[in-house]
Amino acid sequence: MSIFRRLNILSGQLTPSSIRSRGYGSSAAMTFTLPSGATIPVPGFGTGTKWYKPGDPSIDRRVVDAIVSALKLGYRHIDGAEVYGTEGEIGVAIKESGIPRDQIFVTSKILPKIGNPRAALEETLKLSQLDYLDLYLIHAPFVDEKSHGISLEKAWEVLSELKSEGKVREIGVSNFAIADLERLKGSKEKVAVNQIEFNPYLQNQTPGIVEYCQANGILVEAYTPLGPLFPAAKGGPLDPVVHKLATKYGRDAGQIILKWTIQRGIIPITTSAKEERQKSNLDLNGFELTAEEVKEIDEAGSQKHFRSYWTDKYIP
Ligand SMILES: NC(=O)c1ccc[n+]([C@@H]2O[C@H](COP(=O)([O-])OP(=O)(O)OC[C@H]3O[C@@H](n4cnc5c(N)ncnc54)[C@H](O)[C@@H]3O)[C@@H](O)[C@H]2O)c1
Ligand SMILES: OCCc1c[nH]c2ccccc12
Repeated sequence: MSIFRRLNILSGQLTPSSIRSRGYGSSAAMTFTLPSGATIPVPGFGTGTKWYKPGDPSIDRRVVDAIVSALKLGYRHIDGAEVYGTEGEIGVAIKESGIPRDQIFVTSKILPKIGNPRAALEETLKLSQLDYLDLYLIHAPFVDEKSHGISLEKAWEVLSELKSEGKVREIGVSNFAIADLERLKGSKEKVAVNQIEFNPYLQNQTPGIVEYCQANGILVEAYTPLGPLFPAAKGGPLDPVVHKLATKYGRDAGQIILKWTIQRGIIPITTSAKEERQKSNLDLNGFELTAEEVKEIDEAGSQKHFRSYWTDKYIP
């Protein structure tokens, strides 16, 4: 039984679905479906990491070019954040791509301006020349009255209002552990997405988080899904497994790891300025790992720990 079907049976909700359910218009992008019925194109294209420039609204032409290139290749899901300082570039790139707004899924994340979520969203929309976001995430759970002038629960309540007003279509969180998600469990509006660092060498950003999310209808997005390919992580127990599967399927190592992520029911978000990498990271149709191969990656990956964000001392 394919892992996709296994996931459907387990969660009954988080299903990769066929392309074009919302008319994303790209032959490359597939979509996952949220419990609400909304679809999210897969994979996502990130604008953090290399291009991070917090508080700087100037337009970095290299970032615009990278996003335009990604959109032209077929990406339909762009990941931004208040703190990345790339909202302006996302707006310019969407306009320059000529692709209609409703065919692109745009995510932003709130923090540090979470003290006034409404004002933070207005600024993000203005900077990115958009009148709504598809997904708005609380970037991290470290939100409290003392640091931000608002509690996590109150901030979630305001995000829920913004959703009911149609300014954001879906709301979710990022870097949340089970205990953080439990704090929002009684809320009227459910958490749609938890974006976490996830790769074969980091299958538990925090203990049990993926299993908890999938059992509770929360879609997991993976940032830094290609961590095992970073020079600092190379030479580990995953390398021979990925090499074997890359040879078997005639794909590259990145494609094998991204496909594994998707078959685990998780949306990978990658970043690259290089057209060749953008292309290969998007070209994930036309092959499927067997359930045994998915398990082989699970097991080889479990033998090593590699984490890029948040020091272990500061794990949420
Ligand atoms: N929510 C959060 O706290 C958080 C944290 C980090 C990143 N993010 C988001 O996720 C996005 C993706 O994260 P990331 O950039 O760390 O992910 P990633 O796994 O794509 O890593 C990017 C690095 O991998 C390299 N790379 C890309 N494709 C490759 C390939 N095919 N083979 C080998 N190397 C390749 C890139 O050149 C870059 O150096 C970010 O841009 C950002 O939008 C969110
Ligand atoms: O998303 C990238 C990680 C990151 C950089 N700066 C931040 C501030 C708040 C939450 C997450 C981040």
